[in-house]
Amino acid sequence: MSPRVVLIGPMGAGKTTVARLLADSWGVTARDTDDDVETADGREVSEIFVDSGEAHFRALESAAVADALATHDGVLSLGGGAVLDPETRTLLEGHTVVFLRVGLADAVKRVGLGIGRPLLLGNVRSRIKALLDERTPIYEAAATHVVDTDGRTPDEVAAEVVARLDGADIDGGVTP
Ligand SMILES: Nc1ncnc2c1ncn2[C@@H]1O[C@H](COP(=O)(O)OP(=O)(O)O)[C@@H](O)[C@H]1O
Ligand SMILES: O=C(O)C1=C[C@@H](OP(=O)(O)O)[C@@H](O)[C@H](O)C1
Ligand SMILES: [Mg+2]
Repeated sequence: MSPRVVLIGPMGAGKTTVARLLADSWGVTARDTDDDVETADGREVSEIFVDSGEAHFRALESAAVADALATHDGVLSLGGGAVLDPETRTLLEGHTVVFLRVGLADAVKRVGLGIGRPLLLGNVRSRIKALLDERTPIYEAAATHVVDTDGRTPDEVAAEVVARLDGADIDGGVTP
């Protein structure tokens, strides 16, 4: 069993939102690893970070990703930092992985004050900039496809993902 597509990318790229739209359009279910971590732990992501630390959250997240990759055949959205774990990156090999790309300005607009996203505490704009700078090469390396989201609605993003993936099936190949 393998997810039909795995969405990666920074906070505010729209992974969770677009996963639900894709799942609706394909008639499958959406799963999000942040939700899985919260269900498994019984606390919200922000509480886990504050009370138990980021390392503890990352351990729970890595386990949630491994489980979802092995057991979910719908659409899977990861948290923005899931790809930091080298074992997770290895597990992603062979899957269809879409990097939802977002620039600084749109990401800042979308996350607002960053409530519920503990890594954005402080200056949201400078935190997002640092995370984009650090992580963009990791997202690019882990992705089979890259879809831009700046200036597009979630529906437009989902439509492009569908077109790219279904087009790849028709053509019999994958276009990066
Ligand atoms: N393409 C988009 N354009 C405008 N707003 C968006 C877009 N995608 C998502 N959003 C909004 O941005 C916020 C973050 O989206 P979310 O799906 O939680 O992103 P992620 O899971 O990548 O952090 C939500 O309020 C969502 O409604
Ligand atoms: O980028 C990150 O390190 C994080 C992204 C968040 O998920 P989203 O990318 O869905 O906001 C969530 O997992 C946590 O706050 C940490
Ligand atoms: Mg999300």
